[in-house]
Amino acid sequence: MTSYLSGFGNEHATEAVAGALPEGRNSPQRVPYGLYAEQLSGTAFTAPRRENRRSWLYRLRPSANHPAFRLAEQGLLHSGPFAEGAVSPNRLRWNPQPSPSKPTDFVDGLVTFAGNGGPTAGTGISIHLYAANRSMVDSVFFNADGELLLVPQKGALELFTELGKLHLPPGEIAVVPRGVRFRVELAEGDAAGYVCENHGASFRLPELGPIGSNGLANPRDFLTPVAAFEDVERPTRVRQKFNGRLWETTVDHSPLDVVAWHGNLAPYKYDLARFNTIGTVSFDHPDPSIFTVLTSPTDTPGTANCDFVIFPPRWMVAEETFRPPWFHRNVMSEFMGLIHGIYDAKEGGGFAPGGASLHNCMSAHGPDRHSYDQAVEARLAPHKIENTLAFMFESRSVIAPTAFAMESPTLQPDYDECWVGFEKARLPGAK
Ligand SMILES: O=C(O)Cc1cc(O)ccc1O
Ligand SMILES: [Fe+2]
Repeated sequence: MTSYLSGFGNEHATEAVAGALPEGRNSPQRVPYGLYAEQLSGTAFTAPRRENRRSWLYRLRPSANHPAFRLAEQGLLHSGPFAEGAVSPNRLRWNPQPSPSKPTDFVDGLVTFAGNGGPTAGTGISIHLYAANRSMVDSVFFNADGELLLVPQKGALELFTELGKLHLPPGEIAVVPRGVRFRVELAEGDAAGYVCENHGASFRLPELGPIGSNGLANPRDFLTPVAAFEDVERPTRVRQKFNGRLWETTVDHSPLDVVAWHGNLAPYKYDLARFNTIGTVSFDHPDPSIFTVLTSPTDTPGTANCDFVIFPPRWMVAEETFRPPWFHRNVMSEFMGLIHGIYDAKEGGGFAPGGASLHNCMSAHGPDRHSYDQAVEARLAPHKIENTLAFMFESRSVIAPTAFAMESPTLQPDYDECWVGFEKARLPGAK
């Protein structure tokens, strides 16, 4: 059984062994049981209080006790700069990635698909897909390049992090802060999903403006694990992603040895089914920002480094309205994935669970012809869109696909076709 603490960004205090957490100070001369105190800083020491994220960890051994890291086999994982020649302005869509044929754990199975900015600049996102068929064994990973937003699509994951355990089935998401070591075990066979690696300001809940003090993702539904540790003295592989490259070393024990911790920098998970979806009760299709779960802001108000947006089941009641997503061209760049079901702008097929699409800055897109035809013909009774869950990573900067993604046999050569064949509008008196 996994236990959680509730509330987004809260100050938590938790101990796996009674008496392990020092009282009244962070770093006493002698920590209970001889544990080692260590501060994990997710923001600059001097970041404003409302931004500041740090936790104090009390562990069996200091994490500084490790040999040097050496470059590891990189696989298909990397991050910006993403300037791999000309970036295609075309609408792009991919079929789901094939399952791995060799034994592949979560880290081996990460493939970078697209991104912008990079870890050196501390802005932007890297978008990875993962497909794994075995648990990590005597092996942990951490990402020095940004926090990781995990969006499982197939197969539940068990995340054993330094700060505790998270059970993560498809339909839920998790965020693992920069630097936190974790192991990914497969809870129910093969696993696949999406990862947004956030190099910029950490994800937070969006402002609610006139919506008021409740709605969208409610803070109390974000769950952080209670402290859990393992006391294992076996050689353990530690891999990290640092400045775009994978590095590794081996330590003689499990680094998941944090017995107690307190603070506001910790992994968390959220069940997307808890999202309080808000939409029109009169007319017109609102901007999808109404579905923002988490946002990573930039210095420009309202213009995100990354918005994580979902398209969950919901009632459609708009009158005299074209109900699906409209045709549009957006200054923001849009990467989409599908967890299950059918997305209401792509009812003509081709956007499959586990697949992906990319509509970059100013690329014209919207409902495919089939969705369009259905929507203009529909009798507009209240209708529930059910059994579906799509999402979007939306970013202020161009999202460049990697060479791997552009050369992948899963790239659909005929995506443009879904917008072909629209009948020309008929003006009065025109031929
Ligand atoms: O392109 C998409 O499918 C995502 C999207 C959905 C929507 O409801 C409105 C705008 C938008 O970009
Ligand atoms: Fe769009």
